[in-house]
Amino acid sequence: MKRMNEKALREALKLYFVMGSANCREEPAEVLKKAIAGGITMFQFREKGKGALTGAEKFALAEELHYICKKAGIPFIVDDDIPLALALNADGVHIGQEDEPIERAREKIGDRILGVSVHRAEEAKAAIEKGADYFGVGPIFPTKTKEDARSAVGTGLIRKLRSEGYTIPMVGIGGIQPENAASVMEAGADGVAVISAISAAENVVRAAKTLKECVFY
Ligand SMILES: Nc1nc(C(F)(F)F)ncc1COP(=O)(O)OP(=O)(O)O
Ligand SMILES: [Mg+2]
Repeated sequence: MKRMNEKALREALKLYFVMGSANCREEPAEVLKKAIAGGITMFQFREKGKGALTGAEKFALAEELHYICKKAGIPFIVDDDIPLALALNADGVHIGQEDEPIERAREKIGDRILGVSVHRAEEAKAAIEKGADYFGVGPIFPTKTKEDARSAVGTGLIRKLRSEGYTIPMVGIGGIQPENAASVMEAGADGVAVISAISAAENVVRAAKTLKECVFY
């Protein structure tokens, strides 16, 4: 698999939907189809938190959501679980600072997309040297979705990384809603990553569409 070129990755990161079964009010497959209809540009399967599926059930859901993304031509990323990503031949993985070391992850996934969480500027240089393709920077705003989230960093960290000359594709994550999404883009992000703003919405299609308007301006 060829590494996705940077321009295509920046485009794909515009509206990055992150979801697991615990984040949904209805069947995850239905939520994903609606989010795609609303214009998401990339998807991350993040099966975590209370009641998260494991084993064969987790694999079956991942397979179902991967198929939906493939049919729609949307990149499918797996959070944390590299063996699952390889078993599905996913388009990439996302890892945090406490997950598998970045260089190990890069060795295992070859040219697939490798996203890395960045909470502090000090983490940025090493992440790039070890093979990151994009940064998930956050949490930008306070979030209830990620139970062990660190304190919110605001849009200042994205601005700081850009001012220090980092040009790597970056997406902000954490508490992003239509009201604050534009500020994340103005700080220099290539896109926004959201969980509950889409997955927990009354009208998933409309929620995705509204956020999409905030990131294309
Ligand atoms: N899953 C994520 N996705 C992104 C994205 F790039 F999509 F913005 N950024 C950050 C995270 C957080 O990743 P991590 O630190 O491993 O915590 P968790 O495994 O609980 O998600
Ligand atoms: Mg993780």
